[in-house]
Amino acid sequence: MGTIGVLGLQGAVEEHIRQIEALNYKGIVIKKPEQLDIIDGLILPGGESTTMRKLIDRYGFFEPLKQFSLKKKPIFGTCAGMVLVAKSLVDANEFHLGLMDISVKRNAFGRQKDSFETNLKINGLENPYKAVFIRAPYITSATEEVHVLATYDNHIVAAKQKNILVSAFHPELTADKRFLELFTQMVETNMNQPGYTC
Ligand SMILES: NC(=O)CC[C@H](N)C(=O)O
Repeated sequence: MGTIGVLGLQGAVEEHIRQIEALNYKGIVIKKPEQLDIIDGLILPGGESTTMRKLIDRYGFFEPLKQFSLKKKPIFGTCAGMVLVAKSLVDANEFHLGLMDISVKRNAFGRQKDSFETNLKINGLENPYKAVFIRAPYITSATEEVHVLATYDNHIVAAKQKNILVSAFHPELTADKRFLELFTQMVETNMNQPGYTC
C-alpha cells in the first residue's frame, strides 16, 4: 500500500485525504519539505495559486518540490495545483514550478460559469464523469508530449504528461473516485518499477 501526500499549506486538503483513504492508500498532510521523502505520490490541491506559491517559498518547498518531480514521483495538480505546475501562464510573466509543458489561463471560464458542474467524457473512463469547476483555469496550449484527457467547450481541462496529472476540476468534491484512481494507478505503476525506493 502506498502513501499519498497532500500539500497542506492552503486549500482543499482534508477532502483529498478522505478520498485517498477511501481508496485504501495512506493519506498524509504535507506541512514540511522533509515529509516529501516518505510519500509515493503528491497532490497539489485547489485553493488560491498565488497564496500557495507564497507559502511554498516561505516554507522552503520550492526546490524540494522540483526534486520530487525529477525523481519521477507522480504529482496530481487540481485547479490551483494545475496553475502551479504549468510552464507558462496566460496574463502573467512568471510561472511557478514549471513542471509540465502546458500554458494555463487562470479563472478562465468567466463570470457566468464561475462555478458549475458538467458531465465530462474522460479518456480512460468508460462512463461520463461529473466534474465540479470552481473559478477554474483551463489549458490554452500544450506540447505533443502532453496527453489530453478531457475537454470542455473546446478547452483542455484534464491532461497528463509523464509523472504529472492535472485537472481544472475538483475530483475531491464528488463521490466518484474514478479520476483519483487514474492517479493512484500512476502511483502504483511507479512503485512497481524495479529498484523503486520511496
Ligand atoms: N478552485 C481553485 O483552485 C481556483 C483556482 C484559483 N482561481 C487560482 O488561480 O489559483
